[in-house]
Amino acid sequence: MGESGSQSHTPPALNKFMHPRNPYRTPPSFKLLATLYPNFRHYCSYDVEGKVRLDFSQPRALAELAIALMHKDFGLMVELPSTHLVPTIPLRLNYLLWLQDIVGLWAHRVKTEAQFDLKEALQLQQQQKQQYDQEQQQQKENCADSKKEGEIKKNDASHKPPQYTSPVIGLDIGSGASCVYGLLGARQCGWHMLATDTDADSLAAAAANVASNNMQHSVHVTQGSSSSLFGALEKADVLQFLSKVRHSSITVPAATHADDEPMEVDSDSNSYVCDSSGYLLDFSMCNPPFFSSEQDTDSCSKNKKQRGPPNNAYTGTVHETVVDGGELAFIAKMVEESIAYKHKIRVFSTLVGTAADVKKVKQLVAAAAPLHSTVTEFCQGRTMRWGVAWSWSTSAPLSRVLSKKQSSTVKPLILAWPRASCLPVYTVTAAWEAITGWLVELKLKPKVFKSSKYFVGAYLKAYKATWQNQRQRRREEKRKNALTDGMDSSPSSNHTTEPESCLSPSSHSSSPILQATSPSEGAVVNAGLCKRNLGTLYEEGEETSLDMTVPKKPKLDDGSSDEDSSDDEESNHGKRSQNTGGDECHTESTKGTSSETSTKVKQTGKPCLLKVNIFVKLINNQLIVEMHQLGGLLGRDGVNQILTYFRNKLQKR
Ligand SMILES: C[S@@+](CC[C@H](N)C(=O)[O-])C[C@H]1O[C@@H](n2cnc3c(N)ncnc32)[C@H](O)[C@@H]1O
Repeated sequence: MGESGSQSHTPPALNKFMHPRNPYRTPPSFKLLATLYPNFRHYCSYDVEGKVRLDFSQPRALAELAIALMHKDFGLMVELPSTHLVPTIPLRLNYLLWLQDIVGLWAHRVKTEAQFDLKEALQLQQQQKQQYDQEQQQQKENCADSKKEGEIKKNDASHKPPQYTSPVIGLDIGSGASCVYGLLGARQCGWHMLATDTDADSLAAAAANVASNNMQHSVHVTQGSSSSLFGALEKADVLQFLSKVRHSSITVPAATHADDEPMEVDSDSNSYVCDSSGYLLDFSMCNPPFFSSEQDTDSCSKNKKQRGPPNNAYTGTVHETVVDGGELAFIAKMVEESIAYKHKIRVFSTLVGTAADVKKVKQLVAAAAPLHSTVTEFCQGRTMRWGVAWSWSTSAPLSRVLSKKQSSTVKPLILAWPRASCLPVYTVTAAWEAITGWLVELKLKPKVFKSSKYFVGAYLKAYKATWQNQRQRRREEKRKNALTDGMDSSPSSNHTTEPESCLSPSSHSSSPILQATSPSEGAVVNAGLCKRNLGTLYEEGEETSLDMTVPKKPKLDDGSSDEDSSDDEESNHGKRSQNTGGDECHTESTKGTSSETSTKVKQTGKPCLLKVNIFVKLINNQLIVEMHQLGGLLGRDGVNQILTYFRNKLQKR
């Protein structure tokens, strides 16, 4: 895919539509990268304001940026020949994270006890610089492989990918020299990846990148074929790789597929390559060559110029970027071939580079008549791409994965942290510590996924609305204490002097679960009745009335999509009910969905009430707490309630 976006210090317009788990929603610090990576620094300069700027017009600058990000954020060491296509890491992550949402529809994650706290994150940052210096030194010395393995293991420890109860295996058609999807898919998402390419140089570079990270056990690079995009699946080395991956959890394919038609099973050992439903692979992905001729590449550069700066250097060889008939012909071939592989690959997907092609791809997919299909948008910087997925499996209800446009257009709720709030110091770290303390009181455990001096990003899930009915909870607590102390609770003790959140919906609702299944309508509390001097709550760009309407028809599916998820912040954000699904290019099959849903809720008895990202930022010396609703039965009201709880806490400080 041609790259026209760029990272800069000011988040460009489309960044807010990036995948909610994409760490690059907050642009990387070029200053930090320049400190850590001398080769990157080489392409940096200071602007008049003293900010570090990267020279995007140089292909090598783009390569050094990708190398630095792959190393710093994922512990991956890659070589990127600047003659070849240089991947824009944030954009590539958007595609992978969307696929992760999709895989979450059927693959089950192993719950881990792994914790990632702020201190650890800060220590890690310091270690990274030392680590990088060592690596540079060792690279120079052309050190032995065994030593390199040791280093990568160190990195592995800091990048804990999610684990699945059975292996998730994907195919990347056209790995490119970077093998970016293979490496990130394995490192970040915990998948096993097959990566094909037809270009000899790209294949060699991709294999070298896998080997230098000692990841051959999870990423297999193999020669693709120009006559068949999925033909690699018949190759002996590929079957051997699949067999090895499944070795620890060998499942003899059933005579009949769990959800599809019968599949032929070989009698040799290579037949132990399928999952329990008979699929060889969970998904396929592809960033197709996109131009139909070399002239197109020129016109692309011209168009970019018309769009104005930053004008990125054009990277990529003709073989990588040009194909007869352009991306549409490539994708048409893929869709057609997918029909023959519908029992071997659960979900097929591709990136689409131009808006004009999206409609045509939808038509192509619809003509193939899959059971499910979906379209999503990937946004980064000034770049917009699309993802299209289709499947014949009943276990892949793709429209449940929320389109990013849908999930991201919801504005965050924001609390401006007052200066007179008795924080020991008015910093992001101090504010986050205070918030963590309040959340601990509420028995909620946020998962920090990004932290620096100027920013903390955390993910929070709640299955109980512990922030509601606070006064009542305290009274009960007091009463209990009084009883255990042998004292009778006096009537006056019922009138606690502690201030109460005037926005608490306690008086309007019973237990949160009951509220979810049997909501009382029209329970609205007007924030205007309890204006405070401390802390301002507002939506991004506008004032909001803090109405606390109880959701009228909570969608159980929202909650059920969580029940099988791990505690990890990355689990299943994207799943939604069919009503909230992404743009479909083929009508979603509705069979069995509601019963599936209710079973899931019944199994655990605890649908998720709230899923949010919390960002603490320092903007123009103002501390800001931003809450982005990602899901949960309480919807936006739940977010409102938590933020109000914070505000009430601030008043007491
Ligand atoms: C646009 S590049 C994508 C590279 C990389 N995945 C990325 O996102 O940066 C497309 C890649 O597809 C490869 N390719 C073209 N035809 C192919 C085929 N039939 N099978 C496998 N790969 C192919 C090209 O060599 C090229 O590396």
